[in-house]
Amino acid sequence: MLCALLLTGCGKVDLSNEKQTSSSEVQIDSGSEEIDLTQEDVTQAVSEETNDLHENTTSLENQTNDDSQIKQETQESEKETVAKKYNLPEGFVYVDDVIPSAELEIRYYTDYNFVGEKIDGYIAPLAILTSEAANALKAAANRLAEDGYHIKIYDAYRPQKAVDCFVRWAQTDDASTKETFYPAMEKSILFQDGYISKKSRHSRGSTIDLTILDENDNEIDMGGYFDLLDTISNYDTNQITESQHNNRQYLRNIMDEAGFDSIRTEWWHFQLRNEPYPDTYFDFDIE
Ligand SMILES: C[C@@H](N)C(=O)N[C@H](C)C(=O)O
Ligand SMILES: [Zn+2]
Repeated sequence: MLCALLLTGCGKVDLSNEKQTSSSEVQIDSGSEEIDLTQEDVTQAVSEETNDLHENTTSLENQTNDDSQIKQETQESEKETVAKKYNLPEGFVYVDDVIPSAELEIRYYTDYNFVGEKIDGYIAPLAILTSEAANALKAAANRLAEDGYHIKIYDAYRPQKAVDCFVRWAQTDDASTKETFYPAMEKSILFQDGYISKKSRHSRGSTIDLTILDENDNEIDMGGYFDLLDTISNYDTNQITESQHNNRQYLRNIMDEAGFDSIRTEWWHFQLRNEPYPDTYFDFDIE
């Protein structure tokens, strides 16, 4: 990030100075030679200056292209280089090590989630799963790739301390995220109706929240977004179009074939049927 800012910032400052110097040179040169110049001289001088300016503009355009390329490369290398501690319990893996095409948008690492704050235990924006779940997910990702799609992961293994954080949040009066994430529900109902669990399958390491992206990284239209805790996110809702229903069903079928069950309430949530740790709620940090 720091690298991108420096490069972009330095490039822009240098370039605008260069352009200003060129324009002021035209005025000074013309002014200082005024008495001796013929019309031809002036025409030639203006023409040369115009060429210089054209060259500078071209150089600016090239530089701008270089800048955006550097920015893009920096973003890509940032994506690849989120530092991983590789201190996972045996049997756990980083999902992007198994599925390099997977995009990660780990919402509980950010404050863009229903709590409105970064959640306990999310030290890095990474997705961790048991190797069984990651391998099953890889099969699903391979199947999606046949149709030109790849996956975007919002959450995977979730430490118990993160779930405890959700529970504490539900006991407060804070409603700052209500409009976005649970517009039609009271907090207490979210647990009662199965939208959030006090003991989550995510903490057992074989459950994932995800959606599908096309080749341009656009999300497939599922008729609602991740963690919209509302009946519209239920499979049996009548508040979405047929095509949105079909998209949810398409993802569900592929995940089902790969060994994952879905839940009625949330189209983005999938849990491995034969999970290796059905009775263990892990609490190690995501880092
Ligand atoms: C909160 C939501 N993303 C989720 O994962 N809900 C399920 C039911 C859970 O808490 O396990
Ligand atoms: Zn989930």
